[in-house]
Amino acid sequence: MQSTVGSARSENAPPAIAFSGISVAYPLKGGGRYVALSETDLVIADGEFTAIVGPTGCGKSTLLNVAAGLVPAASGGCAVFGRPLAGLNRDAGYLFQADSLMPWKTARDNVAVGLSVRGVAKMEARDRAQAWLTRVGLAPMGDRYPHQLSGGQKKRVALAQMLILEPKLLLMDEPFGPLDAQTRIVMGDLLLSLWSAERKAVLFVTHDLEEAIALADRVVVLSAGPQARIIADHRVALPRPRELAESRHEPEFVALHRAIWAALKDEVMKAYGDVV
Ligand SMILES: Nc1ncnc2c1ncn2[C@@H]1O[C@H](COP(=O)(O)OP(=O)(O)OP(=O)(O)O)[C@@H](O)[C@H]1O
Repeated sequence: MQSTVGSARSENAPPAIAFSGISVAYPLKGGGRYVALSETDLVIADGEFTAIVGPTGCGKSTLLNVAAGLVPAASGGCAVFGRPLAGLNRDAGYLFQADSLMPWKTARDNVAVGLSVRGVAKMEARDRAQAWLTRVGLAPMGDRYPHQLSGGQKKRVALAQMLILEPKLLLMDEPFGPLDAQTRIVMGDLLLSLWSAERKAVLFVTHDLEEAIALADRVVVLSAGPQARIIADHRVALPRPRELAESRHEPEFVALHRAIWAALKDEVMKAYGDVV
C-alpha cells in the first residue's frame, strides 16, 4: 500500500526514508525460503515519528533492519534522505530491546564510546557524555557500571549513547519492551521531550498499540506473515506536547485505538493460528 500521509519539514525535502517495493526472504534450513515482507512501500518524512505495529513475527524488526542496512532486500529498494541505501545506514541510530551497554565501562564511558570511535578527544567525549547523562536525568550516575543501574536507568544510558552521535534518523525496536509499565511511560515521556527538541525522523517498532498511538504522529499496521504487508496507515491527530499517561484518556485516542485494533485484531489471531 502506498502511504499518503506525511509531514515533511519542507515541501521539497527528501523523505528521511523511503521503502519501495521491499520484499525480504530468509533462507530456510533444508531449502526453500520464508518471505517475511512482500512489496512494501512506505515513506517517512523527515521529522516524522512513525510507529510500526503488527502481530508477533510479522516482520517489524525485519523492516527496521532493512532501514539500518543490516538485512538485504530480495527485491525493491530503500532511499535515505534521497540517496539509495547501500550497506550500513550511517545516518541512523539504532536502539534495540536488548541491553547494548558494555558491562566493563561506566555509564559515562558507555555514552562517550561512539564519540571516541569517531576520533573525538577523550576529555571532550567525557564532557559531552556527562552533558547527555544530565539530559537523560542521570547526572550523578556517570561513574556507575551497568550492573549498578536499574532497567530504566540503563535505557536512559542507551538513549544518550544513541543521541550523542546526532543521528538524522532513529530506528527503535521495542526499546522499552523489557521495562515495567510505569517505567515505560516515564521513558516514553523522556523520549518525547528529547525528540521534540530536534524532531528527528523516528521509526519505532512496538507490539503495544497504546504506546504507538501515545508517541507517534502516525501508526502503520503490518499484516501477519508470511508475505506481510501494510494494511493500515493512521495519522495521530493528538496535540503535542503530550503526556503519555494523560493522552490515552482523550476521546481521540480511544477512537483511534478502536479503529486500529479493528484492523490489527484479525492479524494477531492469524499469527497465533486461530483465525477469528
Ligand atoms: N534469520 C532468519 N531466518 C529465517 N527466518 C527469519 C529470520 N529472521 C526472522 N525470520 C522470520 O521472519 C519473520 C519476521 O521476523 P521479525 O523478527 O521481523 O518479526 P517481528 O514482527 O519483529 O516479530 P516480534 O514482534 O515477535 O519481535 C518471522 O516469522 C521470523 O521467524
